[in-house]
Formats: sequence, C-alpha cells, structure tokens
Amino acid sequence: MVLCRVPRWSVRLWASPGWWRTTCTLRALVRPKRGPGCPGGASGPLACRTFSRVSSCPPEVMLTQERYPVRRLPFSVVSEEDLAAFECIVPGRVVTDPEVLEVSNVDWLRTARGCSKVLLRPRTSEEVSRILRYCHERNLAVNPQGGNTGLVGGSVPVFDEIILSTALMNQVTSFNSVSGILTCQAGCVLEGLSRYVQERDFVMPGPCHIGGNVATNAGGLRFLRYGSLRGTVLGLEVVLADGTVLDCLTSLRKDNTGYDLKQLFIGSEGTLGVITAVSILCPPKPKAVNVAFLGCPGFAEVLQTFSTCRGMLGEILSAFEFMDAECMQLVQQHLHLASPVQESAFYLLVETSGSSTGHDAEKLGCFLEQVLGSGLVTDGTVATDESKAQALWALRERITEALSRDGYVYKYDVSLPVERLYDLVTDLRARLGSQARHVVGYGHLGDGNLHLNVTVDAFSTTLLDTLEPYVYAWTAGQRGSISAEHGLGFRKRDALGYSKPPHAVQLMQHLKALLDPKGILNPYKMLPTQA
Ligand SMILES: O=C(O)CC[C@@H](O)C(=O)O
Ligand SMILES: [Zn+2]
Repeated sequence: MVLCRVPRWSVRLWASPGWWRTTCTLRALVRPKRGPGCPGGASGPLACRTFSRVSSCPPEVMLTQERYPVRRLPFSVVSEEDLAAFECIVPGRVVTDPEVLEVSNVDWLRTARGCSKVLLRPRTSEEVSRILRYCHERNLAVNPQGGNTGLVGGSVPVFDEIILSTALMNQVTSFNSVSGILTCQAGCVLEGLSRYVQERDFVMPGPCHIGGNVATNAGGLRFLRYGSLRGTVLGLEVVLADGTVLDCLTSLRKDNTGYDLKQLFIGSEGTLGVITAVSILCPPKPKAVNVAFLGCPGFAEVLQTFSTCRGMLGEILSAFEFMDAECMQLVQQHLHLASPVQESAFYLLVETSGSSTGHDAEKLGCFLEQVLGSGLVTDGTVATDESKAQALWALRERITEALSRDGYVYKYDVSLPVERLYDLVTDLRARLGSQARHVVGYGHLGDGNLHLNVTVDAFSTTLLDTLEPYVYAWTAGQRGSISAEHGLGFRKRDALGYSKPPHAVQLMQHLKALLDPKGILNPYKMLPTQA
C-alpha cells in the first residue's frame, strides 16, 4: 500500500475533448482498465515511425554518390543473365520497374539515394541462400532491406547494389504462451506482430520491422523498461555472404555453449549476414498504463525530476522522454498539435506500466505531488484514456516528422552522461547562430540518449563541416557514443573511431573479411572507408 496524501496541486486531466483543469484526486488518477491493442502505452513498440512521407510530390533526392565523396568498389554489374538466374530463384519476384525501385532506392528521410536496377523479394531462407550464393560467385553487391526506416542511410544502396527485400518473409513460425517466446521470419512488421502477441496477453519488446530492428539493434521508446534487443533476442537464423544458412534459432533463455554468435549479427547492419528469422522473448502485457506529460522550467529540474521518478516509480516506470521548447514549437507549427501544458523550457513524458491499476495510479499521484509541490515541474497533464495517452505520445513521437517538414535535417543520436546531455545542444546553438533554422534536443533521457537535430533550408557541405567532426569530438570528449541507437549506416561510418579504439575497429574489419571476404554485403556501410 502506498501511503500518500491526496494531491492538492492542480493538473489537467485529459478525459474529454478539450482540456479540463481540475483538482487531481487519487481517484481521478486511477485510469480505467485498458483494452487490448493499447497503442498509446500498453504496447512496447511506439518508436515505430508510422507516419507517411513528407510530401505528396517531393523534390528529387540527390544521389548519395554525388552528395558525398565515395567511390564505387569493383563489383560486377547486373547483367541480363543475372536477371534470368534470379528469375529462376524467385519467379515473378524480380523487380526492375524503375518506379517501384525508386521507393526502395531512397531512404525514409529522403536524404540518401542509390541507383539500384533490381530488387529481389524472396519468401524463404532457402531463396535468400540461393540468391547470396549466386551473388557471391558473381561478385555482385547486395543491400539487404527491411522496412527502410533507418536514419543513417544504411538501408538503401549507395550505387547499384541489388536490393534484397525481406518484406515477403512475414510469417510467424511459433508462439509459446507460457514463456512468451515468439519465433518469426525477419520481414514481419511490428504492428502485425504486436497485434498477434497482444491478443495472447504479451507485448513486443522492440520497435518496427523485426529483422531490420535486430540488424540495427534499434532502441526505441521503452528501452528503459525492456532493455536492448541484445537481451530479448534469443536466437537468429542468418544467411551468410556465401549462402551458408547459420541456424542459431534457439528459444532458450540460458545457453552458455561457446561464443554467442547471434550477438555478432545483432547491430551489424546487414554487413555480416542477412537475418532471415528471429526468436524473441516478449514481456507480458501490462494491465495498467499511465501517461503523464509535464512542463519543466530548466534542464537541472529535468534531471531532478528523473531522479525523483526513478526513486518513486521504480519498477513501474516504462518510459522517461524529454523534448525542448523548440521541439514543441515545431510540432505545433508543422503538425498542428496542441501543447497540453503551459509553455515551458522542457517537456517530459513519463509512462508507467504495471499490473495493478489502483496501485500504479497512487504511485504516480505521489510522484506528481512531489515534483509539482517542489517546483521541479510547473504544469502537468495525465491522460485518462487510451486515445488521449496516444495523443500525448504523438507530441514526442512525431518530432522527427515535424523536423523533416522544417527543411534539411542534420541528425545526431548520441549517448552522453545524463548530466551533460543538453550541454551539447546549447553549445551547438551558440556555435551555429543564424546558420541553422533550429537546433533541437530531445530523446530518451532515461537511457542517456540525446537526439540532436539541426534544421536548415538546404543541405550544405560547409555546414556539414562545421558540425562534423565537432559533434563527434565533443561526444568522445565525454566518453559518449556517437550512435546510441540509430547505427552508423553510410553517413556515420567514418566516425566509428570516435567511439571505438583502433584495435576494436581493426577487429571489426577482420570479422567482416572473415564472414564476407568479397565485401558484397551492404558495402559502404558501418565500417570506415579503407584507404
Ligand atoms: O529523428 C530522430 O533524430 C530520432 C528518431 C527516433 O529515434 C526517436 O526517438 O524519435
Ligand atoms: Zn530514438
């Protein structure tokens, strides 16, 4: 039993259309039991970018090879004979239509573009194996592609690599409702998987397209609660560059036999093998989910609110996200979303997920009373139904979309000691002055992960040179990571040395050479350019 006074502070309860300002009682904080499919909170996977492309008639995206200094490696060029061979392996699923290819050649952000002439759509691991065996023999480069929602140019070709799409590999193989272990093909889309496991009282622990997420070790909004895919992925099936099928698709929680090979492929961004199937541990679906959206006067208060939150909400805390005032301004301006709280320097989204509605609401109430009473938080809102919780989440989740509508976006995704997290934003704002439209900071504060984004009218190499390697050196100076969760892809591969020592980079290069001696798998990605 939580001992706590009825809060005297005033919060807005988002219980009906429009905002209600009311005195919050513990009863008011007890939210009705959520039904299945709670997209606002009960489900794990809110990091999935569900919004559509920015414009219906977007301008042509500059070819990556023209924007950046990169040279094509001596791979073979796809011939008519190759197309015929592919047609034998995946009949009717060899795509050469330029219009269809255009979508797969351009990344989600519309800032990277390859010029692949062929897209293959296998359905089985056997087909992937035959394709890779063929490409290996012919020295043809391959770009594995999942949902193509990456943010570092890793999921699209740089030149004319063959696009190997896992989209049709979308079958669930098995689900164990006692252990919560799901085994499925790599192309399963999270939305469908989420629905599938939620009907069975579980949630997915990670975001979006499952194979792509494992390949990039994507983080997501509930990393704080469910941890890294490195912990929840139990087994993998991977097709190696020469077509060998590596079956490590076990469903065991404990297995200390030899090197944990699957870890090599998690986060390898398709450079060591193509992930074709995944076995993953799903946590049970929480019975009670609460979402609070709060305004904070400064970053020092944000940090203190986080400490208080960890202390008071501990085991039920499932997300602690922050965004600055410029982020709020951008979601208001470009997406016409309304702020539910008074204008503040920072905003926080706190989510709890637990098993007891009343108990969790009481705990959240005590926490809110504490932070509002002490002035750490100046205004707050608690969502009392699922759609309102979703609307609160949208303010945070749709920042990326709002930024894309603001102009060209330079994106950084860094891990830093939490107390220094915002200093980089302040520093960069001063450094760039009027060269930038906006310099914003937001992200997964609970994980020490800052998303630093700079918007400008159009891409400029001069500005890129002002930003890089400055941001990387700054981050390295704090012993941070230059890529917390988005990976290195094409854009950040040459910055690897800011986060890993030379011997580690060398060992990575040896591993790449061992597993993919011809370098055909996702070339120009993840590892630094070699002289
Ligand atoms: O666009 C970004 O910089 C971050 C995207 C994503 O990781 C998020 O947390 O919203
Ligand atoms: Zn993120």
